[in-house]
Amino acid sequence: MPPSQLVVALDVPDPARAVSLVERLAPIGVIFKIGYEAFYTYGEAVKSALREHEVGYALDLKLHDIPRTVEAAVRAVVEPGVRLVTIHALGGAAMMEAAVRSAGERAAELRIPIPEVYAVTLLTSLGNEDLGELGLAGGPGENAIRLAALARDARCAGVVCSVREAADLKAFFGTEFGTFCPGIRPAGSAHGDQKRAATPREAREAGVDYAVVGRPIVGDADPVGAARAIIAELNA
Ligand SMILES: O=C(O)c1cc(=O)[nH]c(=O)n1[C@@H]1O[C@H](COP(=O)(O)O)[C@@H](O)[C@H]1O
Repeated sequence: MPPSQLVVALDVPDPARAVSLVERLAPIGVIFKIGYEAFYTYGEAVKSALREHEVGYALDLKLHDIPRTVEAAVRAVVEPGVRLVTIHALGGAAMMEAAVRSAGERAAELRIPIPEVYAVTLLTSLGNEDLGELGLAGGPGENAIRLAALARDARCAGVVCSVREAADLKAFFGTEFGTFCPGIRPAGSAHGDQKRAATPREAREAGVDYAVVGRPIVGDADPVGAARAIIAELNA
């Protein structure tokens, strides 16, 4: 089983800080994630730094709308360097199919590798206690499997889920079906708003493909040291 790829979430308010994180962390083999904060505040600046360092990135816009709108949005955001795009599984089968089709068509037009489309199952900030009030029966595991089945049938490359569901998803859908897992916290670090957190070691044991980490790295005074320690645990 190959080690998980560390994905650093560039969730910082300042473009200079984001660019500096790219410069310092790209050489140690991480890839990056551009989320709402970076994309809407200084998307072009950080994308250009990522292109300069020839490092791929996940574009985490969690698209969720009617199929035609999501199809057009995927078309608009696919460009060289985008390795993975996130959508919400709760947008439904037709929306996910439209996203996957659009990513393939746009990549072919641009003659670039097709970005993987990953569907968010249940946000890692949701705990058991939140599911009932959302009208969802069962626990996170059952819901993740149900949504992942829809995503797999829509030909998504994998799903965004917590480490806690990843091993079961791999057992159910096969190792080729990808897992992109945020909510990763080295032992002793603050969980903040992440209710389904897990350690890098647990991520490795579950065989996750992408281990997504933001604050424990970008909020550390020594982001390179923090990232290296997480990579060591993912590779152990
Ligand atoms: O799609 C995501 O990336 C995502 C899904 C999810 O269920 N939970 C989750 O935390 N994320 C993102 O993963 C990152 C986690 O950051 P930290 O909690 O700071 O490590 C943030 O950018 C979140 O937006």
